Amino acid sequence: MGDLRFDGRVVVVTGAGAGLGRAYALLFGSRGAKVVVNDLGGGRHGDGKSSSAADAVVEEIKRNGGTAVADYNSVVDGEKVIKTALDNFGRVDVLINNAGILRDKSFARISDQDWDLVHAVHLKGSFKTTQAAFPIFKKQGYGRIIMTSSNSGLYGNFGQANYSAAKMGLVGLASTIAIEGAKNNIHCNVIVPTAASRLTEDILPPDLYAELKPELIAPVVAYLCHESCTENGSIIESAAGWAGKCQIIRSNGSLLRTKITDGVSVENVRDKWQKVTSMSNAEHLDSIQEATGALMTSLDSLRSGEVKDEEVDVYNFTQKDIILYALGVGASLKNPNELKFIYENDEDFSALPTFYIMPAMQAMFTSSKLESAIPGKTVSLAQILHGEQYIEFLGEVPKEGKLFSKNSIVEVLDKGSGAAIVQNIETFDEQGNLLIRNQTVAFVVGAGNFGGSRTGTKAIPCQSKPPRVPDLSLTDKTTIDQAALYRLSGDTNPLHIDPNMAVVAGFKQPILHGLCTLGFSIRLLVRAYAGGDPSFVKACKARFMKPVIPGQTLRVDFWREGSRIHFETSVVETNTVVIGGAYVDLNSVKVMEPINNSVSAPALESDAVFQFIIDQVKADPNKAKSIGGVFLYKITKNGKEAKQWTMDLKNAKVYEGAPEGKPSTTLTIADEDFMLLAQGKLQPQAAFMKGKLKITGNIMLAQKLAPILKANAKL
Ligand SMILES: CCCCCCC[C@@H](O)CC(=O)SCCNC(=O)CCNC(=O)[C@H](O)C(C)(C)COP(=O)(O)OP(=O)(O)OC[C@H]1O[C@@H](n2cnc3c(N)ncnc32)[C@H](O)[C@@H]1OP(=O)(O)O
Repeated sequence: MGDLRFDGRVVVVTGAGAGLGRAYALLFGSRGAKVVVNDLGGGRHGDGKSSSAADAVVEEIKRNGGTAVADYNSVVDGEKVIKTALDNFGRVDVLINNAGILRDKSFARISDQDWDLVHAVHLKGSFKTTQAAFPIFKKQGYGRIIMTSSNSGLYGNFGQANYSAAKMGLVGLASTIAIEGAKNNIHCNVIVPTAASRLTEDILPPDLYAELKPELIAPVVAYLCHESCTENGSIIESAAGWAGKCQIIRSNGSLLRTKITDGVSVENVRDKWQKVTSMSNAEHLDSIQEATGALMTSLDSLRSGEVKDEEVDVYNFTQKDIILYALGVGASLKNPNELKFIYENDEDFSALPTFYIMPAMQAMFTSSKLESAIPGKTVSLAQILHGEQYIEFLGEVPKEGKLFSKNSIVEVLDKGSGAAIVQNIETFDEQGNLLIRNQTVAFVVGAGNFGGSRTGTKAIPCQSKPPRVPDLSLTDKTTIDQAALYRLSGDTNPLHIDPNMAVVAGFKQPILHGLCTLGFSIRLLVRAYAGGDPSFVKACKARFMKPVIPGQTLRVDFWREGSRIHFETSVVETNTVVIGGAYVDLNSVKVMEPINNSVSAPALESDAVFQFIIDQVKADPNKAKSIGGVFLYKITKNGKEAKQWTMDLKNAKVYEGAPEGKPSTTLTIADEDFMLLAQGKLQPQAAFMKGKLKITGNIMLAQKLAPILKANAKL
């Protein structure tokens, strides 16, 4: 791509005698433009007048081989400034409104004169020059205009009320000119510079001042004014060799009434205030039409009576959110089959099922319903512990985009030591299909004894674990930074990171999010019982029994009952159950399928023995691989061989029939024992311990395999 030139273009730069204006004029002059160097030659307070500043810049441009003329008019006489361009060069293509003065005073001390002068130069001056140039631009079907605003205008600045107001006025002026000029190829953009100039030399710290060279901003302005640049109506901030775009954003807001016939009371506003001001789903709107369009949509839903007391919370997410969540619940490259949760280009890239609790959490956090849920009490976040969670999938969930959630409190129970608030959250896609049902029980410590009922009907019940030793146990360690990482997925409750807040809530130190512990547990469950495929999960329920401290080791015990997997999570260091009454319902159980799907799946659905062994292989393929070997698994009936499978530990494969070649090891079990195993009346590990599950052949392999079986048997 070639250099960006301005040959044949006439550029007017106001206030070009020094600072930014001079840098613009010199740059345009060096790029082939004919430049009108406007400068009244006044001081920075708008006092005095001299022609030397503009003349010096014109001389400099000419010395460098460029073309320029000086103009000494005040920008308030904008038509005279533009006339200079027409008289000398016969046209005008680019107008840079840069001239400005300061009359800084604290608001209480601003005089009418301070106000009027600043407005006259910045706002009226930019209006007058643009007013003169605009018809010419229109006629020639080309024009580029720059308005100069300031961070003082965008954010306010002590002592600059007059200047801030004028500078923000220029943003409005530019926005409308951009709309009106667009069809004639007239672009109008705003530059928000922070530069070392006459205006700022004794205002900015010296080390910053030294880096704020106008020459570092001039190329940004020049690019905005080039014919190849399509930017229009934008606010571009630039300083110190950096540039960025600024936009005004609007919160998702909240309807303040539920029926079109209702009025709005001050209390309605108070009750919705958190939602009104929540910026979590804030968006930039491109036009006034878009802004009024959004209002019309709100009105339509009021008219059609679609708005119940439920507010709709929009959860906007990308693949990055899915990955951040997975890392927050311990997904790791340590487990090669978890790459799909943390790498967006993996062909099976997926979200862990518990990720889809996040929209519900956001809906609850942005709603103010919980605060006033207990009669006569105000609930504060510091009192809330996550009590229980349920999630159920009703449709295929997206991997990025928007999800819409409605939450409602369905029951408030008086548990004595606290109050249990049951909330249902329904999550929909953009087409309005119900995809996810969540239910959260928030346990509000110390908020009991309010005279409410202890038992209710709305909470989805927990389920007791089967009365036998677990079928499988998997462990994983949380890190000391687990909560610090997990909270980035949206639950920024300080209880999990701020030691002082933890003390206020009655804990010695910050505790882990209940949902983080749940995420760990379900991740392990998906690995062991769903072949790593999260879409197998239909529903999940769990109760948080005791807190977990980041850094503790979690052990998850599993019991399979058909397609329901009961589980219980404990902290290994303290041997304390932290999640109980929990289960996952799977669409089907994938545990019986070969790990490597290059081998066809045997129909082993009821084969408990196989499940046990495959669980071992699947739970830790690396360990299985390190044991190595190919072994045969035989079922005997009346002392004769009845069925056989091959387990290829080296390649982590399981398939029906005998292996090719000689197996290194053979496991044998009698049919009657196998039946007991299949019915769950004899535990696989117990069978091994009692010698009913025999290992012959390669004793070395058997010896290596035995500790895995035994280790599990001990738990
Ligand atoms: C806005 C969003 C909403 C949700 C936001 C969540 C925000 C997050 O940032 C917060 C968190 O993640 S907190 C961390 C995770 N949670 C925990 O650590 C809580 C662990 N549980 C406990 O400490 C106790 O069970 C405890 C303290 C909860 C209860 O213990 P006790 O007071 O000793 O109660 P107990 O005597 O055992 O039982 C009394 C009655 O309460 C019921 N109950 C007990 N634990 C419950 C629980 N976890 N959930 C729901 N109900 C529970 C009991 O069943 C009993 O009732 P009943 O007699 O009728 O059976």
